[in-house]
This record gives sequence, structure tokens and C-alpha cells, in this order.
Amino acid sequence: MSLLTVSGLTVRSGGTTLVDDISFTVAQGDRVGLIGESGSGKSLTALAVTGLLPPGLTATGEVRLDGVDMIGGTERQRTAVRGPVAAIVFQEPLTALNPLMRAGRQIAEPLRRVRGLRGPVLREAVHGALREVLLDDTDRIARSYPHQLSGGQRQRVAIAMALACRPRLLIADEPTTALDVTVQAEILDLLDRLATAHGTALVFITHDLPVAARVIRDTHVMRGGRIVESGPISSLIAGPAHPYTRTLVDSARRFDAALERTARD
Ligand SMILES: Nc1ncnc2c1ncn2[C@@H]1O[C@H](COP(=O)(O)OP(=O)(O)OP(=O)(O)O)[C@@H](O)[C@H]1O
Repeated sequence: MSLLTVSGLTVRSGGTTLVDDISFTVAQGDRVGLIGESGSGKSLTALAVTGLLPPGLTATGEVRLDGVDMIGGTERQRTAVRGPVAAIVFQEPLTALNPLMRAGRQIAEPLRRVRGLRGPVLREAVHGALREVLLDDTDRIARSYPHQLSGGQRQRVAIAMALACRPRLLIADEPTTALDVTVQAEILDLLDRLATAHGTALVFITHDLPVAARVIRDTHVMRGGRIVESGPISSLIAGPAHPYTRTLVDSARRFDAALERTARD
């Protein structure tokens, strides 16, 4: 059985279809990309998968996460799989972090709630989680409020929180878009390393093909709420079939060529 099965997922707002009949599966340890331009329905897909669609939007079709029906099931069933089974990292870490709570307490919360840790064991687990995302000054970071941290540090804290319960699936929704380029590369390496170390399946959402190529193997290209092409990312880059995938590949190539020219000058 797949860890995640999405079958005929459609998301509507009133009469408008925002995600249109998409299907894909993710097995344990897979790394799957959802690539597409802004507004193509990637984030709504991630939210529908975790049962977190905003009010006013409705989902139909089938989403099964570790066997739980994320559309027809009860809120209680959906809540039970969030954290231990699937966690999300968002583009802007401030979305996930509580601005009024110190980073250490935010990481402690899921460790307490889901893994039942308390006292010195909990404290050590928080510091361990911070070290795992390569934040060394753990005392200071744990005591800091989100606004006292850099963007890269905040995203590391958000990743530590998401991974605290050792989810089997991590959904990373444009996790590096808000960061500058060097920090972007560090966060991608970190996600890559942690997913390998824990055997975590990864759904990686991005508009950026070269970024996706660094961390995923298979991908679905989304446009206008639909999946227009699927396959191993290497094959898509070598021989894109859909005209939209071709424009993504061409623009990545143009960007690469421009970088090379600049480096030569
Ligand atoms: N709460 C909402 N109510 C109505 N329409 C929405 C809502 N949220 C998103 N949409 C619309 O649904 C479409 C898909 O949005 P979605 O956020 O999934 O796109 P995306 O591919 O993730 O883009 P981005 O990378 O910009 O986040 C867009 O046209 C968006 O305007």
C-alpha cells in the first residue's frame, strides 16, 4: 500500500475549479516533486492532502494518507495522522511558527504531545532536534523568539518542528523560495540528508526546476490545476513532452547559460 494515494482530487471554490482531477501516489521513501508556476494548484494540493484546506474550499475525489481518508474521514482521524505520518514545511517559516513563543517551546510541543516526552528527556530532545538541523548554538536558539532569528535559522527551526515526530512523509512547499541563494542550497542539502537518514518520503513543491532536480527523482508538472506531465525528472529535462514542461526546461537552460556567460566575463 502506498503511503499516500491521491486519486481524482478536485478542489473547488464555489463554481471555480482550482485543482482539477489530479492523481499520484507516494510510497515510503519516495521523493516526488510537484512543479508548476504560481497559481497552478500546488499548495492547495498539499493542503488537501493533509486535510488543511481553508474554509470555503471543498475537496472531492480520494486522498488516503497511511490508509486514512483525508476527505471523507473525521477531523479526529485527520488530526491523528498530522505530525506522526505527514508534516508540512512552508515557504515562509513564520507561517508555521508562533511569533509569541520561544523556538525551543515550539519544538517541544509536538515532542510532548505525540512522543510523550517530559522533563530533562524533553529538553535534550529539543536540543537534539536543533543540532540535527545544524543549529549549533542550541541554548540561544531555543530561547529565541522567531523574530530574533535569521530567515535561514527560522526555516531550520520549522524543519526541526516538522521532523520532531519523525513523520513518514514530509511535504515541503517552496521551502527555500524566501531565502537567499546560499542559504537555499544549505536548506536543500539539509532536507536531502535528513530524508535519507530517516527514510522519510518527500513531496517537494516548487516552481523552480533546477531546485527540484537537486532533491527529487520523480515529478508531476502542474498547470492550471492539472497534472500535465509526469515522470523521472531526468527524463523530463532530457525530453519534455508537454509544451509547458518544455518552457520550464528552456528557461532553466537559458538561466544556466547566462550564469556561465557571466562567470566567463
Ligand atoms: N482560499 C482560497 N480561495 C479561493 N481561491 C484560492 C484560495 N487559495 C488559493 N486559491 C486559488 O487557487 C489557485 C491555486 O492556488 P495555489 O496556492 O495552490 O497555487 P500554487 O501553485 O501553490 O502557487 P504559489 O506558488 O503562488 O503558491 C490560484 O488561482 C489561487 O488564487
